[in-house]
Amino acid sequence: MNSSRIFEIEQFAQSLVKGGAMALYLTPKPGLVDMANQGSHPDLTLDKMERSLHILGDYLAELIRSLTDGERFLCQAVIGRRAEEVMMEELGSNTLKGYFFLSGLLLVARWRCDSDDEKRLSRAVSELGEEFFALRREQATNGHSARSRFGTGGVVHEVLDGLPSLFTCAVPVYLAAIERTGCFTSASFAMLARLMQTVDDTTTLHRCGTMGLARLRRDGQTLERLIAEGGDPVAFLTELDRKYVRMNLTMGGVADVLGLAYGYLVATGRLAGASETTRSRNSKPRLRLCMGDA
Ligand SMILES: CC(C)(COP(=O)(O)OP(=O)(O)OC[C@H]1O[C@@H](n2cnc3c(N)ncnc32)[C@H](O)[C@@H]1O)[C@@H](O)C(=O)NCCC(=O)NCCS
Ligand SMILES: Nc1ncnc2c1ncn2[C@@H]1O[C@H](COP(=O)(O)OP(=O)(O)OP(=O)(O)O)[C@@H](O)[C@H]1O
Repeated sequence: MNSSRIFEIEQFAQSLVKGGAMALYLTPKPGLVDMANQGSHPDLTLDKMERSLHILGDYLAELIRSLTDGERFLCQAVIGRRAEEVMMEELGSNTLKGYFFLSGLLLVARWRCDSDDEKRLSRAVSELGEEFFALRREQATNGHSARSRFGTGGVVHEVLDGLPSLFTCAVPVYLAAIERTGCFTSASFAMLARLMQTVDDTTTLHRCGTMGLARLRRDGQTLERLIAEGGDPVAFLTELDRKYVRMNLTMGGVADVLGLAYGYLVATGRLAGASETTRSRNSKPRLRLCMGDA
C-alpha cells in the first residue's frame, strides 16, 4: 500500500474531526450547543459533544482501516452504523449523528477519488449515497418523519446531490469573505448566515415546522446583511439564541454542514485547524480552536 496515500487519508480524517470541533466552538450559534450554552438541547453539553468528537475520531480511523484493507462499501456502512450505536450507548443522546454520517461518506469518497477536487468529491459522494440509500431501510427517525411530513429531502438529498450546501454554498462564501475581510470569525458567521438560508434542515422542521424554517431563512438574511454593512453579528446572534431557546428552535443540519466546510477547508490547506491540547477533567475544552488562517 502506498504510504503517502495512507498519510493523506489520515490527514483528511483528522481535518474532519477538527472541522467538527471548530463548528462546535463557534460562538454564539443560536439554538445549538456552543462555548456559551447548550442552546435548545437540554440533553446535550459541551463535554458530551467533545466526547462525541473523540468517538468520531475512532470511527474514522476504523473506516480508514477498512478502506486500506480493500473492504467493500457494505463493510464501511456497517462500521458507520456501529459508530452511531457507540455514540448513543456512551453518550445517551444523539450528539453528532448527521456529522458522523456526512464525514464518513466524505472520507470514503476522498479515498475513492484520491483527490481533493471538489467536483470529483461531489460526484463520488452522490454515487456513494445512491449505493447507501438503495441498501438502507428507512428508520423511524425524526429526520424521516420530517422528510415525509414536509416533503423535503434533508440529509438524504444533500448526499444524493453531492453536498451542494458544502461545495456550492459554504466553501465559496467562506473564501469570498476571507478574501474581503481577512477575518476568520466574520467569514465563519458569513458561512453560518448563508447556510441558515439554504439548508433544508430537518432538525428545524421537526422542532418548529415550516414556520421555524422560514424564521431561520429570515434570520440568516438579516445576519448576512448585518455582516455586509460592517455591523457586529455577536450581539444579534446572542439575542437570537435566547429567542431560539424559548421557541425550542435549533439547526443541527446547518451545524453539521458548517463542520464539514471547516473540515474540507482545513484538509485543503485553506484554513488552519483546531489544535489538540490536553486538559484535566472539568477544566477548559480539550480541542481548542486555533483562529489563524493558513
Ligand atoms: C443517514 C442517517 C444519518 C439519517 O438520519 P435521519 O435523517 O433519518 O435521522 P435523524 O433525524 O436522527 O438525523 C438527521 C441528521 O442529519 C442532520 N441534518 C438534518 N438536516 C440536514 C440537512 N439538510 N443537511 C445535512 N444534515 C442534515 C441533523 O443534524 C441530524 O444529525 C442515519 O440514520 C443513518 O442511516 N446512519 C447510518 C450511518 C452509516 O451507515 N454510515 C456509513 C457512512 S460510510
Ligand atoms: N453544536 C450542536 N448543537 C446541537 N446539535 C448539533 C450541533 N452540531 C450538530 N448538531 C446536530 O443536531 C442534531 C440534534 O438535533 P435534535 O436534538 O433535534 O435531534 P434529535 O435527537 O433527532 O431530536 P430530539 O432531541 O428533539 O429528540 C444532532 O444529530 C447533531 O448532529
